[in-house]
Amino acid sequence: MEVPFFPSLFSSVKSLVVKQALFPTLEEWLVNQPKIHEFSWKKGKTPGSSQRFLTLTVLSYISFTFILSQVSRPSLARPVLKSISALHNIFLVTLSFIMALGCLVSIFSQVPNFRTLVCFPKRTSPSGPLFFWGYIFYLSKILEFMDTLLIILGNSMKRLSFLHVYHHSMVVIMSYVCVNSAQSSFSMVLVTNCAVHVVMYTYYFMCALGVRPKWKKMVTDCQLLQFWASFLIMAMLLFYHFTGSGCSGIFSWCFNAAFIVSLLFLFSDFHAKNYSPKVKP
Ligand SMILES: CC(C)(COP(=O)(O)OP(=O)(O)OC[C@H]1O[C@@H](n2cnc3c(N)ncnc32)[C@H](O)[C@@H]1OP(=O)(O)O)[C@@H](O)C(=O)NCCC(=O)NCCSC(=O)CC(=O)O
Repeated sequence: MEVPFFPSLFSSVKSLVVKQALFPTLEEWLVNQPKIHEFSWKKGKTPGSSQRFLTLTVLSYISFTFILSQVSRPSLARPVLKSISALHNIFLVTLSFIMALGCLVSIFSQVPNFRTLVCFPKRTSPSGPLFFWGYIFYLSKILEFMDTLLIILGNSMKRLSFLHVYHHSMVVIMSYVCVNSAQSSFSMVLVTNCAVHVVMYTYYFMCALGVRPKWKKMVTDCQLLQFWASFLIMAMLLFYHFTGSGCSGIFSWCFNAAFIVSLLFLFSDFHAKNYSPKVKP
């Protein structure tokens, strides 16, 4: 059985994209490089892939955040802090763009049809270009801890919210689980999240340069939209899982779904508090 509309849309877009003059060059750089093409996630061997590393990383993040928020901190001169912020943000804009592009090109190059995009066959092993970009995505979530340090060093303790710390700690665990369990449809989530992060880190970059973009609400709207899109993906995944021979990483998807529900709740609350007509922007 097939879901309506999306499989034919995927085939049409794929045949259009692969015909573009730039596609072979992008494929050469972002898919066929030996390090990318021959990537294989080996739990405990690939750097950062052990459970001990994950546990220590997340616990260190939470402990340092708690300790640094309690003690008196050295105050960085505002121009220094803003310069570090600007560099960090522009780096993440670029990295998010490359990850989104790399994963998209890998999808069009390697994934034969829409069903496989949504539902990896059972016993898929986390290797090849899609999982290479998944691995880089996981490592980038550790780099995003720097956001918290910037908030602390900027003494904007009001912005060190539960949402912020919860999101940053959980998202590392979720992306680890995605790669480790060869979770179906993670590549779609990766592309949407990286696209949203290009917008979000551009927003923060402009803030660091002293320009307050008028489109802050649009950033939050994009974030909410990606969570709703995840439910659509999840519905299709469940459809394929129960009408076919099962999808890889279905149990980790349940874990992921609970995380997305919690984010949807927290971001809706953030939206209501920041943009309701009674609140001054
Ligand atoms: C519009 C948002 C992206 C950000 O809302 P905020 O309320 O944090 O935004 P703000 O206007 O107060 O932020 C501007 C201030 O942030 C400083 N700033 C600059 N770079 C930063 C960085 N990389 N991380 C955190 N803060 C940073 C600026 O210099 C400026 O400081 P100054 O004020 O001193 O000039 C929103 O939608 C949102 O996500 N809110 C939740 C809070 C959060 O932590 N979000 C990020 C991770 S969640 C995420 O990433 C979800 C996802 O996966 O999509």
